[in-house]
This record gives sequence, C-alpha cells and structure tokens, in this order.
Amino acid sequence: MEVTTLIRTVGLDLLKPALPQRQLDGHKGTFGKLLIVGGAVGYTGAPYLTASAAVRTGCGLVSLGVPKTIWPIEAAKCVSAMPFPLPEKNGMLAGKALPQILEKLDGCDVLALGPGLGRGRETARLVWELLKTEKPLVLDADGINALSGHIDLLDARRGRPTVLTPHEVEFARIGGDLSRGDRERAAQDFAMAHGCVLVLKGHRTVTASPEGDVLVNTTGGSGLAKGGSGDVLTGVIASLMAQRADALRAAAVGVWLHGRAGDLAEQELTAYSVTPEDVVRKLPDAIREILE
Ligand SMILES: NC(=O)C1=CN([C@@H]2O[C@H](COP(=O)(O)OP(=O)(O)OC[C@H]3O[C@@H](n4cnc5c(N)ncnc54)[C@H](OP(=O)(O)O)[C@@H]3O)[C@@H](O)[C@H]2O)[C@@H](O)CC1
Ligand SMILES: Nc1ncnc2c1ncn2[C@@H]1O[C@H](COP(=O)(O)OP(=O)(O)O)[C@@H](O)[C@H]1O
Repeated sequence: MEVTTLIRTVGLDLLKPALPQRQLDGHKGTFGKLLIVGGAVGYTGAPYLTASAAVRTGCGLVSLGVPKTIWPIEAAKCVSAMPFPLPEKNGMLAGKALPQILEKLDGCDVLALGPGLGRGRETARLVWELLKTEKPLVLDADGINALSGHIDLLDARRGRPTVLTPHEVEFARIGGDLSRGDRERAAQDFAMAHGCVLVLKGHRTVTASPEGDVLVNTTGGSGLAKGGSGDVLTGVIASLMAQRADALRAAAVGVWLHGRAGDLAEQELTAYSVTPEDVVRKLPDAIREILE
C-alpha cells in the first residue's frame, strides 16, 4: 500500500492541547504511577536520569527497579523517586527479577524499560517477558537492542500503547531502513509495520505513529549530543504517558520539551558545557513556554 507522507512540524498549536492538565485538587495518584526498569554496573547514571526527568515532568509516583549492587547509589541519588533492589547476575538484572517487576508493575500505569540495562542473555529474556504486559510501554536503549531478531514480540503488542526511542544505530539493529536517507519515511514505515509510536532520535527527531502521522521536531542542538540525554527523554515521555497523554502526543510533546530544555540550558551554559542533568533542570522553563 502506498502511503502519502503528511509531515508536520511540532509547534505550539500541537503542544498546548497535548500537555496533560494539572487538576488543582489532584493527588499524587491522579498524576500517574511510573515504573522504570534499567541500570547495570557501569550504567548507574541512566536510570537516575530517567527517574529525575520523569519526576520533573509531573508524574505523581516514580518507582525504579535496578540491580541490587547499584541500588544504594540510586537510593542516594533519587530522593524524589523510589528505587528498589532486584536480583542480578554479572552486574545486570537477572531472569529471577521478573516476578518482583511484575508485582510492582501491577500497581503502576506505565513501564519504561531499558535505560542502562546492559546487553546480556538474561536481561534480553527479561525484556521479552515484559513486552507481554498490557500496560503502556516506553522501550529505550538496551530494551530496544533486545528486540533485535525478535521483532515479532513488538508486533504482538499492536493495539497496546508502545513507544520506541531508538537512535539511528539502535533503529538499524531492529530492522529500520535508513538506506534511502529519508528519516521521515523510514520512521513512518517502521511505525506502521510494527504498530508502535517510533521516535527516531537525532537532530530533528522524527516521531511516527501506527496510523502514518509523521511529526518533525525543531528543538534541540549539539548540547544534547552527550551520553545520558536519551535517558532523560525516556523519562519525559513516560511521565507524560503516566499522566494519561496518549502515546503519540506524549512522544511529540516529550521530544519538544527535551529539545527546548536543551536549548535553554545551552543559552545559559553553552553547548559545550550542558550536561543531561542541566537538561532536567531546564524542563520547568520549557514546560512554562507551553503553558504561557
Ligand atoms: N550515564 C549512563 O549511565 C549512561 C548509560 N548509557 C547506557 O549505555 C547503554 C549503551 O547505549 P549506547 O547508545 O551508548 O550504545 P550503542 O547502542 O552501542 O550505540 C552507541 C554508538 O552508536 C554510534 N552512533 C552512530 N550514529 C549514532 C547516532 N545517530 N546516535 C547515537 N549513536 C550513534 C556511536 O558510535 P561511534 O560514532 O562512536 O562509532 C555510539 O557510540 C544503554 O543502556 C544506555 O542507556 C548511555 O545512555 C550513556 C550514559
Ligand atoms: N545535534 C543534536 N541536535 C538535536 N538533538 C540531539 C543532537 N544530538 C543528540 N540529540 C538528542 O539527544 C538524545 C541522545 O540520545 P541517545 O543517542 O540515545 O543517547 P544516550 O543513550 O547516551 O542517552 C536524543 O534525544 C537525540 O535526539
């Protein structure tokens, strides 16, 4: 089937109605419960960045499941989220962690899976099992890598809200075709073929929906080209989904906010000196621009 690509640029017309409302008398449960699963020995920053960004973007309750060896680090860093320890093997989450993750997920609205997870056989199997959840899912980093050769597990989620956030190398690993040099078309083809919202990261990130929508982002620059920036983006998108934004809007607003926060951080600190933590710190100013 030939699909006409209608490419739209993300602007305030789309952003204003898509940002979840804050009910004045809402309590923490009103604003959603997010479970983040990730982290490994060597990747302690990634889950911390995801959790910080999720809290800063408005999610009511953020839980963070990490391998037990790194749990004391996350517990010390993430005072506004709730890190908990999980069984591990070789510094990465073990298959034995599955029942505990599922129990926690039962009480949550959204799962964000992958930041800093590492690439091992057992963690991949864990990802395969967690893909079966009915809950909305944001899959990033090594969560995406675990899909390599197992894309049928993504296809089986069709109809359930699923956002994938690959950079170009991760996109290629799961069958994304950039050989024509057309990022918009490649993202659209993938999203439609696999029934997910696909966020193809990079300068001018492309967000595509299973229905064929293609949204091109205009915010963000080279200050974001640092390890950990993508982990921040995952937290922003998952937080918006926990606040009941649908997957496409959460992805489009999340990408814009993340890029705009990066731009504002660059203005203050230069593109050289911005860190992913600075991007998290600038999220409130980016949110304010949508609200005003
Ligand atoms: N603080 C922490 O804890 C952090 C933890 N992290 C965790 O590390 C894990 C591995 O994630 P990863 O993304 O670093 O590794 P991988 O998937 O092998 O690909 C990366 C390589 O691909 C290449 N590349 C080429 N084009 C590219 C493009 N457009 N966009 C991006 N990359 C592009 C480029 O290679 P190069 O150009 O150097 O040849 C690049 O080096 C994962 O779990 C993640 O969450 C990180 O988030 C960092 C902070
Ligand atoms: N030059 C750039 N312009 C705009 N955004 C960028 C640029 N370089 C990187 N980014 C953004 O920064 C993030 C990097 O994510 P990723 O490559 O997954 O890094 P990591 O896994 O280390 O966090 C993505 O959201 C990407 O779109």
